[in-house]
Amino acid sequence: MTNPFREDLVSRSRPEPCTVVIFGATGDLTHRKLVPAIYNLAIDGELPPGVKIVGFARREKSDEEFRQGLEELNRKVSRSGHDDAIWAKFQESISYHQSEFTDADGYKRLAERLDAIDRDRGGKGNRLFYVASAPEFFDDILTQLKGAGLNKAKDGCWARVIVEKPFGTDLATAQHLNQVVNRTFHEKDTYRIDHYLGKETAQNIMVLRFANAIFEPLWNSRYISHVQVTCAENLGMEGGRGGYYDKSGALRDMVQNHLLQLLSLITMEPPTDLSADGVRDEKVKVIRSLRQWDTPEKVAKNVVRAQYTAGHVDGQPRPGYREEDRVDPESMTESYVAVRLLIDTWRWSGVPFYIRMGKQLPKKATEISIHFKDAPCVLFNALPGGVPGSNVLVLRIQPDEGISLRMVSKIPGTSLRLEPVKMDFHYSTSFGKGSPEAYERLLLDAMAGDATLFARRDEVEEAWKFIDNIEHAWHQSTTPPPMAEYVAGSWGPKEADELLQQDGNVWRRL
Ligand SMILES: NC(=O)C1=CN([C@@H]2O[C@H](COP(=O)(O)OP(=O)(O)OC[C@H]3O[C@@H](n4cnc5c(N)ncnc54)[C@H](OP(=O)(O)O)[C@@H]3O)[C@@H](O)[C@H]2O)C=CC1
Ligand SMILES: O=C1O[C@H](COP(=O)(O)O)[C@@H](O)[C@H](O)[C@H]1O
Repeated sequence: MTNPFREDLVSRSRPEPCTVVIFGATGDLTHRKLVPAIYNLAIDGELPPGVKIVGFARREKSDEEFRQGLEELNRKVSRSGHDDAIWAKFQESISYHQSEFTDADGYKRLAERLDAIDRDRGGKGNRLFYVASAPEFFDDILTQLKGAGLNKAKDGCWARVIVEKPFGTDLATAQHLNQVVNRTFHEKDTYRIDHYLGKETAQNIMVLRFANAIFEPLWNSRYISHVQVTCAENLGMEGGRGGYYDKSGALRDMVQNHLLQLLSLITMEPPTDLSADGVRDEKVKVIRSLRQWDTPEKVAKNVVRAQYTAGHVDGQPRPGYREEDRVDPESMTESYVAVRLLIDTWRWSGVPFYIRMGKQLPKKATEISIHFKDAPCVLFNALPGGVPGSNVLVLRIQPDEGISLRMVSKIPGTSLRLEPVKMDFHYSTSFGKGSPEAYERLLLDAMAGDATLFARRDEVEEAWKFIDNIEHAWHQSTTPPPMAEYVAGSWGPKEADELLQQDGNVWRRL
């Protein structure tokens, strides 16, 4: 007998033809990520036939000028290179729509333009609206879409919206935005993007945990000593990012979304099925179970914030954070954060989780390491040096995506000496090809109506509750925990090392 649920999964995962309307289409995200992602899907034969792209932005541009700008960037960043012949065909699907985000007439004209595109398709058309603007415009864009009747699907087709990050700047703004989104689009048609969920290794976390019998029995406080999530970046405020970043900081920019999402995949209970809500129901439970750091004392004990001072990264001199373009010279925004978290569930009781994220660190790398407890080493304790370390399972999210397991082995020879060794799996060598960009997978999922890799309303709000407590202690308490410093090009402040020392742990060297 066929399983109706499986059939649903199979049919749901088929992306459908649509028109993608990008709000903020002359911006960096569209040029560096979104259009190259769609181009690469086309090259790989993954894009459904008849997909059209309409770029919506303020400045005057002809279709031709818009396409030229996109082509220029695609040449530089496309994962599989740029092919003139393929681009020539691909660009025919791209057009430009000039309008202010707040201009109702611009949306009326957009509706007419989309109807015309649909007429060429035989009268019907799905629409995927991608809100890739600065967050202060999210509200206007969604409201104007509704005003023009574009939020409603017609004739058995669908109208979906992808909303970029940051999804709010705190719980109150996220709740407001959720209200606006849900006033205009149905929750099932809303896709809150978190591009980390589209990364290959992030998707593999569930497979690793639930498709391999050997890991799940060990995946709990009985066997795991602690878990580290590191996201290191070797860039600072290049590309004029200082203005945005100085209002955000590492905690809100990366931890609230990407890193808590990774943590929830690592720690959630097995979902009962692979449906979007099945998975998201389990992820949100973890975020809801985070112990709250809700006083300045708890924040001081469990969170470290820091700013970089001038130094060198990759041999190049870098300014201090407060000297960066568009950053307040007296800024109290953190470019580095390390958080110690506890998850109050049966499975994770007493296991510390550490998340660290920093700009201007020595290299770009994101990884999750699961540190297992020591084996009872009565047999080898008497050896010089004892047993060198415990088992560590490392999930490399980027670069060089893969998984490694650190084990202890006997050094070949006549005497008994032990040394750690590594079993290492690399995606590129095992599967013979690189991973698609996160945006490729996520755009395809939205075209297929699969929201599993997008954040749900309650997940976003629960994450903000945890973050708001820390932000409150930093910026509104009378006894704010201090701002530490680290030299650009170093691995962060000494206070972050002390955070782990309180549990007898050390950061893994990347
Ligand atoms: N860039 C990235 O790598 C990432 C970006 N994001 C998010 O994506 C979003 C967009 O970022 P990014 O592309 O870098 O931003 P940019 O500043 O590069 O682009 C902003 C876009 O918005 C348009 N715009 C601004 N004001 C108006 C207006 N009043 N009416 C119509 N159009 C307007 C601009 O059009 P015009 O040029 O015509 O003025 C431009 O197309 C942000 O929310 C950001 O946080 C998320 C992850 C990564
Ligand atoms: O969302 C963001 O992500 C980038 C890092 O993304 P990655 O895919 O290159 O790891 C980060 O630099 C940026 O500050 C943040 O807004």
